Amino acid sequence: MSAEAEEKIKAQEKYREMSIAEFFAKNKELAGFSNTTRALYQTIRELVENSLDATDTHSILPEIRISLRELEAATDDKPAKYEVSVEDNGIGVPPNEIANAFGKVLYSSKYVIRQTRGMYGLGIKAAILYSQMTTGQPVFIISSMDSSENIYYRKLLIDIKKNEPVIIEEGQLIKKNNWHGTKVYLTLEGDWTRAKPKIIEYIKRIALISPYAEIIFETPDNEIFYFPRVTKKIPKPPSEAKPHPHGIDIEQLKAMISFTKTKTLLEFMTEEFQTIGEITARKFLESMGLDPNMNPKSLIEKGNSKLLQTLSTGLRTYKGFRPPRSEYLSPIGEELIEVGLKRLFNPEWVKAITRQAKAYEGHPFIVEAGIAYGGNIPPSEEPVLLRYANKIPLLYEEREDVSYKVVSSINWKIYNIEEPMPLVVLVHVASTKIPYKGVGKESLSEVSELESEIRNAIQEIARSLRLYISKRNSEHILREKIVTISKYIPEIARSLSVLSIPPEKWGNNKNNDKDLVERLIKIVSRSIEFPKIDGKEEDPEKVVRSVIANVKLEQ
Ligand SMILES: Nc1ncnc2c1ncn2[C@@H]1O[C@H](COP(=O)(O)OP(=O)(O)OP(=O)(O)O)[C@@H](O)[C@H]1O
Repeated sequence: MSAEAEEKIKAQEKYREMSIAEFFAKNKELAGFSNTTRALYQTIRELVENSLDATDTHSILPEIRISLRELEAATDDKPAKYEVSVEDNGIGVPPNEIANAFGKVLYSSKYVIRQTRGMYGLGIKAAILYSQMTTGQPVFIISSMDSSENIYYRKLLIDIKKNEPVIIEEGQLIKKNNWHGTKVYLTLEGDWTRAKPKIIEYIKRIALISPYAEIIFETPDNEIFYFPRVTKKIPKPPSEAKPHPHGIDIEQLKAMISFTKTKTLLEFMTEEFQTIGEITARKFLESMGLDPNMNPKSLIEKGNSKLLQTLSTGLRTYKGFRPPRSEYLSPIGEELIEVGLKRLFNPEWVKAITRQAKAYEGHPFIVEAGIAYGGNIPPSEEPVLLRYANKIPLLYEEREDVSYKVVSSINWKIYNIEEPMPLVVLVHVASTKIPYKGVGKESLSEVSELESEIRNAIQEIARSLRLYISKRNSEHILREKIVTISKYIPEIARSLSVLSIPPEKWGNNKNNDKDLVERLIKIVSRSIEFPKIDGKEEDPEKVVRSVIANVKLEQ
């Protein structure tokens, strides 16, 4: 293109750079802040998830206090204004990191290979940007670490053009007790009336999946929702992992090489990746035609791009590496899922399973599922689906989620479940990399490995449910038979008694009646065998006696 043509295009189009803060300020719906209802929900979500990451991920039993106050009521042309505050008893934020953690988009302590709710370094900043754009108010953060003698506070805004925090006020106070944690205050426009059902549902679902947390939510209507801790059992926290070779692209490889302190390719392979021992590393490098003694840094020097490409492709495709390790993951566990489902639905039957770890593109993941049936579950045409990813409840975009695809494709009739069905299906995916469809973190992509694990998990539990329902149905039929037969026992006993004693003793045969009733109860009970349900079996004699007692009452 000639210089003249280039000048002409420049004159037609105005070019400039945009900071990431400005990008998310302009495209707030991408992070889940599309309107006043969603914004209120999303703000609470971001704050609560940060609080949980700061507690259970570090083996602290969470105590979370959420408060939402209306500051200004809505008018015809302006939405209402609210103050949101969330306090936790977590690890706190180091004082020199508070400003960037809360004032710089894409700044995070979670850019490591570890299973955490947060992963983008965006959430709280998106909420602060929304608050700033709708009310102009700064965010107020108070935080203290366990080891600290002080409590630190910062009031800040985000410089949208520079993507930098602007401190309005800062200071520290001497800690008089041993409090540690973080409290954040935000002011924003919102619509509580519309957001209320989703926010309450979200907190309920958080409480379901974290029964070891104590959660208090104070609403603008002065209601208090209190979710006490129901167990002190907390899942083993996730730990940080090295990358698996199958998940590494060429740019990541270059970055790893430039940071490594290792001196040979062999060392680089065994030190910087998970699951690679010396024998595997040697075999792999040999099959790639790469010298194990080569300095890895030389691969990013000019003229070696072919070798770098060979290594990168090999890492992603070599079949001889062991699968990613799952001990870094922190699933919820069958027991806690069952506790949570029981607490929320008081179901007739419940079961959960935690599957073995699997991997996609070098990322380990574990699928857990739970099914609750009957009890307080309102029957409906399709199961109620509760989706979770790294212990976050997902409430929006249900139909776009891989779990919905699986659940809606299951023919529940083959599991003896008729419509309308009182059925809740819970799916939890734990991974060091959740394949979200967007930064709003509301739905999971259709990764085939994930899809088949979800299907297997649900089907496995559904088979147990089928067994339960068929036993329960046959028990119902048996019970009806028992009622039909047992209610005639007193009548039959009376008739038999008349036949078995001489006419002159008629009228004085009460003891004989009783004896015959007892003998008939024994005979009938002996012929009944209840199916065992969940390892428990009913006593037939008790059932027969209760039928007779009811018949007497009716007479
Ligand atoms: N309550 C808190 N306690 C301790 N640290 C916190 C708290 N809230 C935020 N942080 C710190 O601030 C960082 C930035 O939080 P932010 O919500 O922006 O992103 P994230 O949680 O890392 O990722 P995501 O955007 O996926 O939520 C976190 O990584 C964490 O280090």
